[in-house]
Amino acid sequence: MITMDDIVREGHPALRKQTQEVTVPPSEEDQQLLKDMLTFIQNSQDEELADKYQLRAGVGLAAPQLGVSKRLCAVHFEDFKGVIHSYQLVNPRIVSHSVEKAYLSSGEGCLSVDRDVEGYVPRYARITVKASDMEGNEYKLRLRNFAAIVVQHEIDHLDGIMFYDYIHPEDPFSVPDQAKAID
Ligand SMILES: O=CN(O)CCNC(=O)c1cccc(Cl)c1Cl
Ligand code: NI
Repeated sequence: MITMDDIVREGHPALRKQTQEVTVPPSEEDQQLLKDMLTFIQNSQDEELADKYQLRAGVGLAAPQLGVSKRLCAVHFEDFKGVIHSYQLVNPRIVSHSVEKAYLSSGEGCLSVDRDVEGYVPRYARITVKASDMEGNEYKLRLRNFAAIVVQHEIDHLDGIMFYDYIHPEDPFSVPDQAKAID
């Protein structure tokens, strides 16, 4: 099982590398990696398992965070309406997005960043993602609100981008006009 020991931290080159697409349908190895990544996220949200294995809670994980430069990421969380959002994304790409921006008023965090970096992270409010599933079928995902923010955080990892790259250096809590706060 994946634990915090498997997660690379700032300074590791994999976090700043552009990932390569994987062949579709994904190999057994890539499918297993995605399954393990989703399991880690779920475990990190389980109080008992998180405590037992000292896991830091997360709602997503990208392969570069395991030192693996492959275009794979997983997201899992339950929203305030009780809807479970669970995605295992193979070769995801944002194919369109809103002009409108959005940000989490609580900022963002990253398992590969062992420090609190405060400030607003302006992202697209709505995105359309093209990805393949485990069987190699291509599909489109239209996301908004928290799901859109998290998937952008993960896809950024696949392009070597960290969340704090977007925080305004002089005024971390400044936001582009018309950006809306989420949560
Ligand atoms: O890349 C994934 N991680 O680093 C997992 C830890 N971070 C989070 O769960 C997290 C927390 C707040 C906002 C966002 Cl957007 C995310 Cl993603
Ligand atoms: Ni992260």
